[in-house]
Amino acid sequence: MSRWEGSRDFSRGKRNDSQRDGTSNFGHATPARGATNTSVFVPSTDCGKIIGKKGSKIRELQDTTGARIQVSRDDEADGTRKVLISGSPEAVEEAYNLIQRLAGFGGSLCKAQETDGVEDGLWNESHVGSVQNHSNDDDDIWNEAPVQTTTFTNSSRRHRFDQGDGGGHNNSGNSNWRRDENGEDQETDIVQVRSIDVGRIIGRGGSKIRELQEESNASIKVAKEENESGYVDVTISGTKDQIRLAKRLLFGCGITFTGGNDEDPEAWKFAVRSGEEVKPRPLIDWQALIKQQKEYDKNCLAALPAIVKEFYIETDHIRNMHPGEVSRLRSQKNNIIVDVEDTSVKIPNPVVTFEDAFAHYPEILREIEKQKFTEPSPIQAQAWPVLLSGLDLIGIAQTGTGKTLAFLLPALVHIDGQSVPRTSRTGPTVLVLCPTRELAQQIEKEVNKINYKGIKSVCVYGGGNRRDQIKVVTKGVEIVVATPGRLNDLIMNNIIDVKTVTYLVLDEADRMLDLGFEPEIRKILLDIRPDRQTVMTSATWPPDVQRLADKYMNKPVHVFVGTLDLAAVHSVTQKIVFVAEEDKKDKLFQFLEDMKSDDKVIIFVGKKIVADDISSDLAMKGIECQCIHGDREQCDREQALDEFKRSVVRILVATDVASRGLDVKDITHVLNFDFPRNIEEYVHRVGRTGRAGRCGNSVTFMTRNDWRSAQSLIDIMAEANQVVPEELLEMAERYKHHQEKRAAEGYGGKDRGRGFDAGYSFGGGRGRQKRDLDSFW
Ligand SMILES: Nc1ncnc2c1ncn2[C@@H]1O[C@H](COP(=O)(O)OP(=O)(O)OP(=O)(O)O)[C@@H](O)[C@H]1O
Repeated sequence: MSRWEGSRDFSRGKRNDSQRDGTSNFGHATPARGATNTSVFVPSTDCGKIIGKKGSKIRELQDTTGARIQVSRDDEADGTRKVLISGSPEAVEEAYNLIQRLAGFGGSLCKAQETDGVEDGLWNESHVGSVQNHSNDDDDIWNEAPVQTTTFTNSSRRHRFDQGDGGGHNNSGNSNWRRDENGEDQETDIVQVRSIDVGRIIGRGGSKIRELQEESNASIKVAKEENESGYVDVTISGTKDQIRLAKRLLFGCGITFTGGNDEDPEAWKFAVRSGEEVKPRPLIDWQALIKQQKEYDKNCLAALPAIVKEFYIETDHIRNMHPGEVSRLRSQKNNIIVDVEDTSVKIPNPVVTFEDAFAHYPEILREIEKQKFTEPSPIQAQAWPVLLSGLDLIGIAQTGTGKTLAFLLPALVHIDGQSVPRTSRTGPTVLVLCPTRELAQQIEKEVNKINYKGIKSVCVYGGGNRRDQIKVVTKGVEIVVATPGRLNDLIMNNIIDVKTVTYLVLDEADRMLDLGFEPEIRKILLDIRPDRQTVMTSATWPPDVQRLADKYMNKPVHVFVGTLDLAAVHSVTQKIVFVAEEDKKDKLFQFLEDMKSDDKVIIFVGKKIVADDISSDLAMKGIECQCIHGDREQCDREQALDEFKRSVVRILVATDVASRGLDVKDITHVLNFDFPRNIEEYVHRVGRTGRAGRCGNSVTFMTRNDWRSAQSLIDIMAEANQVVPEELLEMAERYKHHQEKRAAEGYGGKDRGRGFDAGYSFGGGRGRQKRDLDSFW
């Protein structure tokens, strides 16, 4: 028996179960003519990736694509589950691609079938209507999120009614009747409704039609096709009274219809049921409302001062560079790859010197000089001309390669160059969103290092003193560096007005999504004017961030430095140590004993409790260390980091709250005591050393439970020209065989033992990881 996750039975008790089982449960497709159904099979253990927490993912997929997506509740014999995607061919294709891009599926999806039209479906089980902001927390209806408003096309095809009605009466006639088990005459009446009203009859997830059926006790079915006049047949079956009641109820919902068996159609319209007059509700013209909203947004935007974005004055020698020279320069600069989807966007040439970018901003040049940098880093060389030209930018470059200044210096120029005087602005001009408190603080420090025209900033993060932050904000700042949670809090309390933001940075966006902050980010982005300049930076570029970028950026220029694949910084020597779980601590102590006096190490662990445990073990041994994780008080975390930075202690034990962005220059070693939960985090952890052109070392403990990660680790090590240990190769090989064996035994899904998949996983992998979340609030 095949059941669909979240699908509901909207029919009344009279339905024929045997007909529904296994076949007609597919009936939830978008009922537009030319609609397509595609079934794909995914490992049942991976269904969570598609569904997401409480259906959040599937809702989002549906919202994004307009397709309807259903996941079967039942496993196929090979351990897979069927996922039915229905909708317009474009929507289905997009949904299919997105599902495929979801971590772990990497092309392994099996596309089973594509059929035109609606498969075995009942409209009264489909989702029509354009209900937005679906916020149902009911676990059971996660895949009943609405799809786009259904549009009907003219069709001369006969109407089909796919669901049998137990009694086997003929639906096609207007006056068929039979007798039910109580001896009452059963009739069938067919009325015609306007196709635009179909969604309102059915309701979200069939809720309305179910309600109508329950109240009237009649069976109500909506045809799939409209007739040539744009009307759709609605078949109502039951006793005379039930049918009349059903019609009254329909009318009460504001649905007007024609046809039917009533001798006097007006008779029922104003009939009173239980002494209560049933009045039609006013119709909501959604199209008009949407148009109105668009108009309103346009007017709002027109009322705002225009954003000045172009500040770049290209020097002659950069402008006149021969294309060959540009290519050579890009490949010299650690292989800069530039790309833009819209070919009308002209990508400026990379700069060679700081003067090339900032000759017209001498104060900035002076600040750079103070920091004693000799030349722009590769990401800076390409990002500065792009950003100073007012273009959106996606900057992906390895850890520790100067991404902060890449977005920051153009931001300073942007702030100063706006037409509205700084003193007259009611909110910040630049917003930098980042995932962790530590990263936010660090970016703010970078901002404060550069003294440019008195531009002020504030760091807004949970755990910090809210009142102090508010005080600074209300005094007026040009730059807000924030974590999403606290920022939302301040926006909602009207303390920060982000409507004035014209330059937005999403730093380490993948980590923010990873930690589930997409809703906050989306909410914040809604408040920021859409014609802003947007920058996204990270060292890794997983599909989820790509999706966010597609939605919220305007023709962004992609600047990748190094490789498009996930890659660790090349200045770090990566070493793998194979160890049994129970021997890890001994190995760690041995490592620490061998440390030289000027070595500095950050030890990454998977859990807060392990961080505490190791710290106290070290303290017992008289080894000084500091510890940072989400359960520690903010002041303790700040003190820990500060002591580590100042080398008061040379050992920092940390969870992944410290894996991103932390810039402590003299870290010589990263020790991965626990293998990270996803491979991006490995790259970021390793990148805490070997920064800004220095060399570093990483040591990673691997246990047999980490075998899933072996292949992705091999790829990263090979890319960075590291010696890949034989044992790691064997481990990867063993895992591959294990998977093949499982597949042959009929366990189609991936093994979900401990460890994580190399891909971007949402189910058993990082999506459900026990997150060290409090650092984000
Ligand atoms: N042009 C430059 N030359 C030398 N050092 C630089 C240059 N630009 C920035 N730096 C320094 O490099 C270090 C790392 O920079 P930053 O923190 O911006 O790296 P990142 O690319 O953001 O790394 P991560 O991905 O880990 O966050 C900082 O200490 C910064 O001061």
